[in-house]
Amino acid sequence: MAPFLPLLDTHDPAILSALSRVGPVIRPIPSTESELLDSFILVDSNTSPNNDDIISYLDRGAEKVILSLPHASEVIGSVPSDRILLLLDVANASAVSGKTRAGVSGVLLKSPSLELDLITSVSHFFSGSSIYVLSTSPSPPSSLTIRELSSVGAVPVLPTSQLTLGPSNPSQLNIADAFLAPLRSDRPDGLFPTVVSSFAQGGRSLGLVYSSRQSIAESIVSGKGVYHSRRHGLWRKGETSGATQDVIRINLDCDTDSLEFSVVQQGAGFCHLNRPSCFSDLNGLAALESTLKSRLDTAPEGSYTKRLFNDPDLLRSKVMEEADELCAAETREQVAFEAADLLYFTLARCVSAGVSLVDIERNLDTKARKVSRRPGNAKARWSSKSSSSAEPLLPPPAQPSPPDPNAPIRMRKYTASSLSPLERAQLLRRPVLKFDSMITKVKPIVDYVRAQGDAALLELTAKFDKAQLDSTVVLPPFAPETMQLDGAVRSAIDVAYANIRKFHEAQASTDTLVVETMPGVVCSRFARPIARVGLYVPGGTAVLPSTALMLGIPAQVAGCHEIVLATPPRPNGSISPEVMYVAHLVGASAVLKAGGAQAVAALAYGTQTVPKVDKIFGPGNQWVTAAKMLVQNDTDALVAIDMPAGPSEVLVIADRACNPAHVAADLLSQAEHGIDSQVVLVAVDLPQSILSDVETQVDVQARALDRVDIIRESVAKSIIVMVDDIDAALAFSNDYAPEHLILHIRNAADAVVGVQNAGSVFVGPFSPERQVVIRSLLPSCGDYASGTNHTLPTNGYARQFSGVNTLSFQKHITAQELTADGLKALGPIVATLADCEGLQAHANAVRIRLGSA
Ligand SMILES: NC(=O)c1ccc[n+]([C@@H]2O[C@H](COP(=O)([O-])OP(=O)(O)OC[C@H]3O[C@@H](n4cnc5c(N)ncnc54)[C@H](O)[C@@H]3O)[C@@H](O)[C@H]2O)c1
Ligand SMILES: N[C@H](CO)Cc1c[nH]c[nH+]1
Repeated sequence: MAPFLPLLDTHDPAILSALSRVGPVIRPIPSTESELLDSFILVDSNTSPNNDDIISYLDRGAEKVILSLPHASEVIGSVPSDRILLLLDVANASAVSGKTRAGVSGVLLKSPSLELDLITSVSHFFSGSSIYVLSTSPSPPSSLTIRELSSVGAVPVLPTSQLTLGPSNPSQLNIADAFLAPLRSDRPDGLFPTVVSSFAQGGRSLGLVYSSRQSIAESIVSGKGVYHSRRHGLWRKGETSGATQDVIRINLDCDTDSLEFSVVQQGAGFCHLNRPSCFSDLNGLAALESTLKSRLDTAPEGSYTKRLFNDPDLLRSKVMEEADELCAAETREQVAFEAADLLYFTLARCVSAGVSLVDIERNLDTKARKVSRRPGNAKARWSSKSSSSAEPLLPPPAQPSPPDPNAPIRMRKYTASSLSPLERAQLLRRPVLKFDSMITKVKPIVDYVRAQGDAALLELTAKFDKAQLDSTVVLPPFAPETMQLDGAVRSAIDVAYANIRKFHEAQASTDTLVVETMPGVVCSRFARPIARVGLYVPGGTAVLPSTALMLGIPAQVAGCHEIVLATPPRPNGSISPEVMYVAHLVGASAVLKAGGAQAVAALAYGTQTVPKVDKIFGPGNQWVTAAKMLVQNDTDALVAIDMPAGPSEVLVIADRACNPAHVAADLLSQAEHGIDSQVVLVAVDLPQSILSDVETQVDVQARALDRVDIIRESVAKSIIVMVDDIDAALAFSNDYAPEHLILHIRNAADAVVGVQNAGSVFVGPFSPERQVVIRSLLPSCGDYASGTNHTLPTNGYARQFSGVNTLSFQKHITAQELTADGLKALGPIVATLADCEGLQAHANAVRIRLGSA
């Protein structure tokens, strides 16, 4: 509580400004609609506002209204008691009824004398309430009287006409003297411990200092932070460094022996080490606001933040999108994640409009003081009741809500013959976000990395992978402690390496192709490695050293000069030792600790430390895949990609010969990759009993897996399609063009001839009847160690792309050599064709050599 309460009866701006630093003020009825925070409104019997006016003062932020008895009787019951003080002549105090006393939080007593006994006895009548006393004498009370009043819990009300910034005199009391009157130091040196807090940053502590009566008095008058140094005496903060402070409020603690200075710090910061606070660096909203404010002034053209500030439509869309995603979030983590995104864009909106956190907090405080309540219903355009008839205002949530954990883990079932062409086409589409929408999401990230380089990579890695890094690139030789592995894992990697290398060496184009197309005309073709390649090894939900092998080995076999392996770091900033070991085996020239779209952008454009590459390889989630597709279309990046290898998928064709447990296991092996994976079972004339067994196995096996939460979501997006025969099954599969195709059917090898589109085919399950293995190639073997590559086209791109292979890392150059006789024979033909196309220079280049130009 402030030591005294000023009553505005004069309007000297210097006095008003000093008073604003020490507490609220009592104002007469306001004539304008201004905000009334830090005010008590005095409604005496000479004025006659109606009840609505009184409520409106409180709605506008006034702390309390001070009402004469008739006014108070009118509003008691409809206004909270803690917002009303009763205005009384001390002589009438004992006439106040118990009901009225219970309906107010205290009294302001007008009294001809501030005699302690009188005030004490009246305060007993109002026990438990706040007591303010206003002397009707023309002279102010002395400091001693203020201290005595304070000792009995009463606060003097001092008309501003009785206050001065100059020395106290019989008719005016110095404001600092009034403020200091009840203060008591419990220290031998008479100083007051003082917490300095930041007004602009939600009251966070900046440091601890000491104040003397002299320093406090100077601060109140000057409005600057002035303290007492125990070594040097009076300390005007920032006098030499320039890091001055504007004092917003000086608060006394509850037992009047220490203080809080709420300040706005100028310059480098409060701490002598040029940090904002002596205790810790900024974080949370305060840090975000400070970053956004500095970006508003300094963000480079092309950066994402600059775009946000310059493009109100983009900012508006982001605020609405994030609000929508927050509403769709379900788990605590999702809600926190989406709320953080929404706050980011909301603050960007505020900063661009010149609105600060302080403005927002003031507004919140004012709203918290409102006593009249609105019903709080949503406007019609936002309310779900009306949304069915209204135009959809927001895009649908990015992902459907996670399925109920207690519901069976089950795929949706369709009968192919009863599907309309449109329904069939819809089933062939993957449950990934639309390309346009993904591109809109990744483009800001890609642009940001392109413009800001390493700084953006570090920021985005902290944001998306929760890893605080100092640098993003690790160069060879890799420290042995970063590659420490369990012996069995190392041996398994070594065997996989050998098999994959063997198969990929066999694919390499090493010989020069030479063909003499006509006498004296020799054409040739030879391969060269792509010089600089970037390998993306996913790491969001699983560490994938197998993918590092699948990408690194063909790059090594092809002889690429520079191999940059990118993968998201773990939250502690490290890369898994398995991936580091593979990076070492394949001779990586750098490991980039970054994932997602930001890693792809760094590989495409290069940064201060990340080498730019010529081709980017590797699978990844939708962010990675969309970023790859985006950069390959940018001629500035001059970068190619292997293919769109997105969320893993499998299509299993199963007939009565299948083993339901094997079918389920194979489906789940790809469903566990990520929530956007999809698995498909094409059931060929499968009896209900076998189908039910497969469904039961999917549910039972899934629940036993660690990644059941991921599987629950991916299986919910997965389908069973029932067909009559193997031809219909292959037709559906060829249209779907799966990444993995598994044939759990009788005579599986014979069906392979009908496969037109697939990344990789796995032929031949165990036949339950004959228990004969026709050819058993589990997809898991292909995923890890048989030798084939597991980086395969997804999302239907198996129609036109092959999986990654050694040739993906090579390019072919053709050459031709003509003898004189060869030119004599071929030249006239070329000249004729060039003439026919009207390209005279082409013809001349031949004729000049034939001597007939
Ligand atoms: N087709 C293939 O050959 C093949 C092979 C292996 C893995 N995969 C697939 O690779 C994918 C791996 O996905 P993952 O997520 O585990 O790892 P990932 O490395 O592909 O993605 C993780 C990164 O995604 C980014 N990200 C995630 N959420 C984001 C958001 N909301 N905003 C911006 N960026 C965000 C982050 O930067 C994070 O580092 C799976 O879908 C899996 O099926 C495919
Ligand atoms: N199934 C993935 C290809 O879509 C590859 C992989 C990595 N680890 C296990 N499997």
